[in-house]
Amino acid sequence: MDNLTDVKNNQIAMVEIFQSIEGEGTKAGTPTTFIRLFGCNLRCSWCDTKYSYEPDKPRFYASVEQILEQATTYGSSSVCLTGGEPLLSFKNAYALLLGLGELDFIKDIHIETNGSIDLTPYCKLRNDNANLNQKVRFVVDYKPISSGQNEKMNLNNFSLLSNRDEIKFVIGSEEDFLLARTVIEQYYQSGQILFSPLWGKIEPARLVSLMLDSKLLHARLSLQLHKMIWGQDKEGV
Ligand SMILES: Nc1nc2[nH]cc(C(=O)O)c2c(=O)[nH]1
Ligand code: SF4
Ligand SMILES: [Mg+2]
Repeated sequence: MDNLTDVKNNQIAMVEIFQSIEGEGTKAGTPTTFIRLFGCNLRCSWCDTKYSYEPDKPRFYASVEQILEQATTYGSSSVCLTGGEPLLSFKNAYALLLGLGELDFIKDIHIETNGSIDLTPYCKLRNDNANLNQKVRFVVDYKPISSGQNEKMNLNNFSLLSNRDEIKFVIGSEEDFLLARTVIEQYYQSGQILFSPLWGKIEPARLVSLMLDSKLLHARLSLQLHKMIWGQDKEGV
């Protein structure tokens, strides 16, 4: 049984739906509706959304129709599916993506996934569905050594990504950066590479030096704008 869905009512376990500007990645600064699903299969040491999985509880349950209604009220053409890990339940993600794909005003659906989930069925869905083909972009995290979850990374995903997708290396230390560089050399094929400094763990200036010294000139720095604007711990922004 899919424990993130209330089977009787087909309700999805949720944390929050809010509108803000995208804080990270290639679309940073763009007004975006955030849909944060409850549940995560990883436990990163420095996780900033611990309220999005057990032992916390879902804040509410919502049907796909209710989520689409809220996204329509906000009206942003950009939607971020996040968590927790938004692709834990294929059934839920499938229903939600199909619904979002059908809303004409939505042009960009980016999925913040934690790097451990096999993206094969989701890439197939994107290939097979005309709406989703236009709209869906994966933003795949690579969790480094400092997360304690590095061995859970699914390296096969690198072969599935396209130029529209993003691969975000979260960096907390020089050791994390050196591993990221090796992984890029060995597995990278397509997609915008992002380096994101962990708040309070590594100075952005140090990360920029590492990037430039390594001649990773196709990679981009991604700062978490929402933390700069609203602080480290504020939810719903
Ligand atoms: N503004 C803003 N941008 C974000 N980009 C990714 C986020 C996330 O929590 O996945 C996030 C978030 O929580 N807020
Ligand atoms: S994958 Fe994301 S939500 Fe899950 S524990 Fe790691 S940082 Fe937190
Ligand atoms: Mg966040």
